[in-house]
Amino acid sequence: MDIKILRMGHRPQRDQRITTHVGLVGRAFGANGLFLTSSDEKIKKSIDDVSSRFGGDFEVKVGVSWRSVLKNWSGLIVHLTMYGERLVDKSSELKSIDQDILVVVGAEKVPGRVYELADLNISVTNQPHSEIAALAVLLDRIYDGKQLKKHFDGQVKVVPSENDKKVKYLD
Ligand SMILES: C[S@@+](CC[C@H](N)C(=O)[O-])C[C@H]1O[C@@H](n2cnc3c(N)ncnc32)[C@H](O)[C@@H]1O
Repeated sequence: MDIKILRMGHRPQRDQRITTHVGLVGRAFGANGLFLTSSDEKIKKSIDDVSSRFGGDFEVKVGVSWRSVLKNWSGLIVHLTMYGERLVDKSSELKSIDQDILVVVGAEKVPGRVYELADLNISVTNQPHSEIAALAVLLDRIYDGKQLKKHFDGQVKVVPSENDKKVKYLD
């Protein structure tokens, strides 16, 4: 199952760090790609740099049209919004999905059309918070925690340690 993220409304002056973290959290929590509606190459470079050292197959595409990504997506579309149906009520449905999933997250106001094109509009609580937190919790629910053991075949490997920083550099 492929899970990709569509990040909408990125403002290059304001959202650099948050959008980078949307990609990094998506990658670490089991997604395998990010579509970014802005042409911000710096975001792609930062995330690609992490992938090239730590491994995995996370692909970043910038400058995409959200309409065409949504229209051409052949799996399920899950839009994260504080106005959506509660994640707690949809968890078992999400766990049993066996098709590719596109997760849509916004920055500024998301166009109403996205709510219509999404198969599911999901809220992680109905309180306003962050696309990074909402994405992490959603991925955790979809994978039921299994993504936390995902293997990344990178050159840099952190060795879990009780009280030290251990890193292996592979050839
Ligand atoms: C700054 S927030 C904007 C909040 C916006 N009013 C909304 O529709 O959720 C940016 C993004 O964070 C995500 N987000 C914020 N709070 C959320 C929540 N409680 N549940 C799910 N997603 C949330 C949404 O993807 C939203 O587009």
